[in-house]
Amino acid sequence: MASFPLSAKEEIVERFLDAAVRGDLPQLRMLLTHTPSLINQTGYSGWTALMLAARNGHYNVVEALLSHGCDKLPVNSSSQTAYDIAKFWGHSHISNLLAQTDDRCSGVLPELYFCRETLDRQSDKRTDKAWLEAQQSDPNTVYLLFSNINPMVSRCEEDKSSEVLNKLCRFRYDGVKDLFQKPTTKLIFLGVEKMNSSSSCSQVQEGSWEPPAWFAIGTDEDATELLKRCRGKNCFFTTFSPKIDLLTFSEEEAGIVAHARAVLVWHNRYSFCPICGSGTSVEEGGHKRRCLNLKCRSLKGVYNTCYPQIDPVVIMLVVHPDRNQCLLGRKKSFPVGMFSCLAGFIEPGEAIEDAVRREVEEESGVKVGLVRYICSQPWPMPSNLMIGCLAIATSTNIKVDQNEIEEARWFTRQQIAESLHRGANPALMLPPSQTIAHQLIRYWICKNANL
Ligand SMILES: NC(=O)C1=CN([C@@H]2O[C@H](COP(=O)(O)OP(=O)(O)OC[C@H]3O[C@@H](n4cnc5c(N)ncnc54)[C@H](O)[C@@H]3O)[C@@H](O)[C@H]2O)C=CC1
Ligand SMILES: [Mg+2]
Ligand SMILES: [Mg+2]
Ligand SMILES: [Mg+2]
Ligand SMILES: [Zn+2]
Repeated sequence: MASFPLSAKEEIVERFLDAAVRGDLPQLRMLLTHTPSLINQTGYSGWTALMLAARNGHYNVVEALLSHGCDKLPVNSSSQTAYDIAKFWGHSHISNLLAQTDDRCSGVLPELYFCRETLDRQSDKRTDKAWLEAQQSDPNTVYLLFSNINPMVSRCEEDKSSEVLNKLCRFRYDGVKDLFQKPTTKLIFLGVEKMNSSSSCSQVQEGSWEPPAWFAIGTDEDATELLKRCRGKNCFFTTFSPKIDLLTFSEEEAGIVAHARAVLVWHNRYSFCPICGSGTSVEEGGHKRRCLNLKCRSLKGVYNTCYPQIDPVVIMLVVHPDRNQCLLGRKKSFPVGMFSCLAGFIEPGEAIEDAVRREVEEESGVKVGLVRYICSQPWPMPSNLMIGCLAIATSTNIKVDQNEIEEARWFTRQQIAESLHRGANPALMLPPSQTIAHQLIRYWICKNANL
């Protein structure tokens, strides 16, 4: 059989992979120093250096590759990650290392977007009227301005490479106090800053330091008028269309937006008492509405109509009975090529597991057996709580409900891993990393095929 001479590039990849097979750390390091792009290169059957080192039990090589930022997600032609390979060949010290260095592979998900509790909510203070009033006029108090439910933000100009594009505009009392006079203005107490290393030590020791309180102001004032308050800063209101705008805050600010927006949406929807239709007054730092009709039933006992409402939604990655494929669907409104986890609102009187089984069968015709809860995420579009699960299918035929989704398909671990690894791929685009759907998919792909 004729053999073709290798190109210079192929030759260097061969030498690099060979060093990983032999556990030749000095050679591997030398090649990486000269050609850093070698790190994730693949050779025969899609094996990376990490897989080869994991296969041959070379702990120090695996360690070195990881410290150089090697990607652990690629799979070989048998759909195995380096973790799967190490586990299969009994190199438990290596599979443990691969699991340790990535929380997503150890069964613990990273903190999800919208989940950071940046402020201490101090819910007990909501009923302390005097304290709340004192905080309102305090010069250190921070105010965030919302035009209805859309926060005023400025564009981050400093770091163009960063994914953080929007920053919440912060105001002091003097900049917003005129808005308090309007009866339609909603003032929401969001909490106080958590004490951290940046809090002034001497003041904390003296007991004179009070962590600043944060409020959200929801107003129906004309947005153009409101923007004049920014005095030339590049501020604007996000319109949330397309919704992706909401996904461009820092982790710290995303959690605050999730809280404020859900409460403001509730105020917009529940201006009148849902029991008797009378007007309501706002109480408890914007977290309660009380009916003004003294005879109203909502004033007796606990009425949840008086408190902010959230909608629980199940979102699930359905795994094929062979454990090597997963079911994803696309709505008509998705960008071309994008598929995501199936999801649906929980119905009254329904357990999470039953909602998962019902929604999957309704939307795709696939039947589900075992359901396991994985993680949750507040999703302020406008006030959902996403409850993320893995679900094991007991049937595989797909019959899509065209009213809800356009298409549903089984995807192999390899297809998913490639999409995660290579990023935007016209054949399969996954939802962005800020979504729980993305994290559920990533969680599954990182796990061994034997769930
Ligand atoms: N963060 C993420 O990764 C994802 C979030 N989602 C969110 O999950 C939500 C629910 O997913 P869908 O597939 O749309 O749900 P779904 O499959 O239950 O279908 C929605 C339809 O059900 C009806 N419906 C039933 N109960 C409802 C309720 N309590 N509120 C509103 N409509 C109700 C409406 O006709 C609505 O059009 C969406 O609003 C979406 O924002 C969905 C997928 C991914
Ligand atoms: Mg549905
Ligand atoms: Mg649905
Ligand atoms: Mg539904
Ligand atoms: Zn009432």
